[in-house]
Amino acid sequence: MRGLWTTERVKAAEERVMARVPEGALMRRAAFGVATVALEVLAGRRRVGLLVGAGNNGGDALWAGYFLRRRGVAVSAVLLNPAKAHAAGLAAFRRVGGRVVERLTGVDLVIDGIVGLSARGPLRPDAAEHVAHLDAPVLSVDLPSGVDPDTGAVRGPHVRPAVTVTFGCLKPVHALADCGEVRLVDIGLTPELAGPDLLELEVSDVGAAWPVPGPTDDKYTQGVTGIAAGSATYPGAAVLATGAALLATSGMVRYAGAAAEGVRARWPEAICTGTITDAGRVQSWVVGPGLGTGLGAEAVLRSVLEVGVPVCADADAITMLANNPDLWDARDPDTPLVLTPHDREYERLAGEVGDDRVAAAKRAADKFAAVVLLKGHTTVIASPDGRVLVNRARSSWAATAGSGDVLSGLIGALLAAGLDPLLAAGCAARVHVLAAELAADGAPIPATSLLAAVPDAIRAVRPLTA
Ligand SMILES: NC(=O)C1=CN([C@@H]2O[C@H](COP(=O)(O)OP(=O)(O)OC[C@H]3O[C@@H](n4cnc5c(N)ncnc54)[C@H](O)[C@@H]3O)[C@@H](O)[C@H]2O)[C@@H](O)CC1
Ligand SMILES: [K+]
Repeated sequence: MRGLWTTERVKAAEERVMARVPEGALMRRAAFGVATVALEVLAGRRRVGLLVGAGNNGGDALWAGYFLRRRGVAVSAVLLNPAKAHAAGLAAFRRVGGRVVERLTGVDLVIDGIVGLSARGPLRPDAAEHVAHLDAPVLSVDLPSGVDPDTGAVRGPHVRPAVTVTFGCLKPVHALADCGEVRLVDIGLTPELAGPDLLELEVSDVGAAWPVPGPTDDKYTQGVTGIAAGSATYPGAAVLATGAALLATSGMVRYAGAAAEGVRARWPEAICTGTITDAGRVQSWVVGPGLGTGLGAEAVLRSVLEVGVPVCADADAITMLANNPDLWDARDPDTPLVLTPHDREYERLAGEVGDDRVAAAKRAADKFAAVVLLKGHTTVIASPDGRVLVNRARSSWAATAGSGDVLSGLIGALLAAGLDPLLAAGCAARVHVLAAELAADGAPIPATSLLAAVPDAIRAVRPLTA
């Protein structure tokens, strides 16, 4: 797992490191890392431009310019606030023949040292003007200027880098916004950092957690997933969610609802019944996709919540919980619940999402004592125990009708297999976007194709030796 730390924590850790190293040492180490990556990106080309702001982020850029000059690179710099440019960095830059210019022209790479960890809000007009006219790839120092370091929110003009070089540890922006390729330079911060604020699952974590049958397993020991989804009007949601649960693990899947006939026709291996009471024992329920929000659907949701097994509540189940808070009474608060809202469903449940998606997910997790998976290009998953996972997709091919039904089926199967609910949601989200990428391969896909790629996605995350 990769950790990400908020700016407040990073700054406190930096202060502790700075107290025991010579003045300027940390900045030079950071800047040397920037220069090293810049040389790699330049791949033999030799003209670099710096955009230098008023803070230490600009200082990093000037020192990087100094190191690049010493390697024979032609470096010019625009000082956005000449009076406040980092004095030692500027002096060093000038000493080795760095040029201060009014505008960057004819460069092969731009280093964005406009603002870093201390800035909030979009680029100011003068910086935005320079950025708008760039025609070379950009390397951002620490983070793309104009993007919020803690929330990744973009509220106006900002930098879109090809690569971001950050220092000491990853910050939330690196998982929540587009930073291009992210490179981490060690500046000795690790010993000063306690547990991270956010976590990102790596492929190996997902592979290690994914349930695999052992020699003593049978169809029951791997978990039976119940699917309470679909309706006469929307049988498709039931077919997709049931299929996802079937493909996720080797456990059994029971379907209960009005779409039994359609589900049976597509998935003969699923045990299909008309009602929850006839469904038999399960180790988890998925409830909501295509279920409708009428009185019958409410009764289904209430029965599922009363069973006392982990539940993944999606789509119409979320709307019903939002519209009729009495339904919460059916739930035993100790039984794991995973809610999977998109922004509009979140709004119905817990008010506006706002710019800070991590805070929003945490708020709802707290309020409902549930794992909340807030869907988006970056999926944020918050647990009521305070842990937060983020999962950034590399593409948006999963944003298609029916895709959410597949996700809830995957989560349900992992819950039935006994995974920790946060991990179940995180692993499912990761395999889901990977399946979308594999299926799409550069062209739009329907959810059935995403579903069909789930086995390939699982193969791709599983360790080769297992
Ligand atoms: N503190 C440390 O130990 C280290 C800091 N480093 C660098 O220092 C950076 C943080 O430096 P600072 O705290 O000086 O802050 P920044 O470099 O983020 O800049 C803050 C300055 O930008 C101005 N500003 C704020 N919002 C703005 C906006 N939207 N548009 C334009 N200007 C804006 C403010 O007036 C302030 O002067 C890090 O991101 C990193 O690049 C590195 O050198 C590593 C070590
Ligand atoms: K920057």
